[in-house]
Amino acid sequence: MAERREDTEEAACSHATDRSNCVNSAPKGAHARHGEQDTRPLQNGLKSPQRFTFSAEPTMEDIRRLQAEFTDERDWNQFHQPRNLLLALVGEVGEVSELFQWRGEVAEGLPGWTEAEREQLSHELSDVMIYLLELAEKCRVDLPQAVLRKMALNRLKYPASKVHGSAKKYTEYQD
Ligand SMILES: Nc1ccn([C@H]2C[C@H](O)[C@@H](COP(=O)(O)OP(=O)(O)OP(=O)(O)O)O2)c(=O)n1
Repeated sequence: MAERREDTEEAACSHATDRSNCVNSAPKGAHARHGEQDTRPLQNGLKSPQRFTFSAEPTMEDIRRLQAEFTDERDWNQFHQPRNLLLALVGEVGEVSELFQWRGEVAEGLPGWTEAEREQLSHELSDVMIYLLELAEKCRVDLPQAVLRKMALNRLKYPASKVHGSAKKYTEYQD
């Protein structure tokens, strides 16, 4: 049975009003080791083989700064205007797609994928992230805060009580 979001630490975090308290607020050992799956039972007895957390660092701002240093060192800012970054981003999304194409449905955790394939995927997803953050920077979008505002809008648009278990678009719900 699929695990309900409300049962996860992440879900508890996403409902908190002071979100700054959520970052790194879990007690030591409460999360899976970063980058690894945690198959320990949850407190309510449910097992959640999907539990997975990211490392806390680097932050989005760290990545923005590292990429800015990378481009400055090469005098590449002249090429990194918003439109070019968007095209580069889309190209890298295409490279992610290539890794999935013709495989049929792929289960969470990518069972059956080789280490080399997983590493390739991590490279392509990183390229997407790098270009996305640089695009946001060049468009003067403060992405970490923008994401929080957008997620708040998403929660309003899709109240859990109304849409639980349904993937319909918000325009398909009757009030
Ligand atoms: N003008 C450029 C070229 C590269 N990069 C950085 C950002 C990306 O993280 C990565 C992209 O490099 P490539 O264009 O060589 O693309 P790939 O690494 O995906 O190589 P390939 O296309 O051979 O898979 O390097 C950059 O910032 N600006």
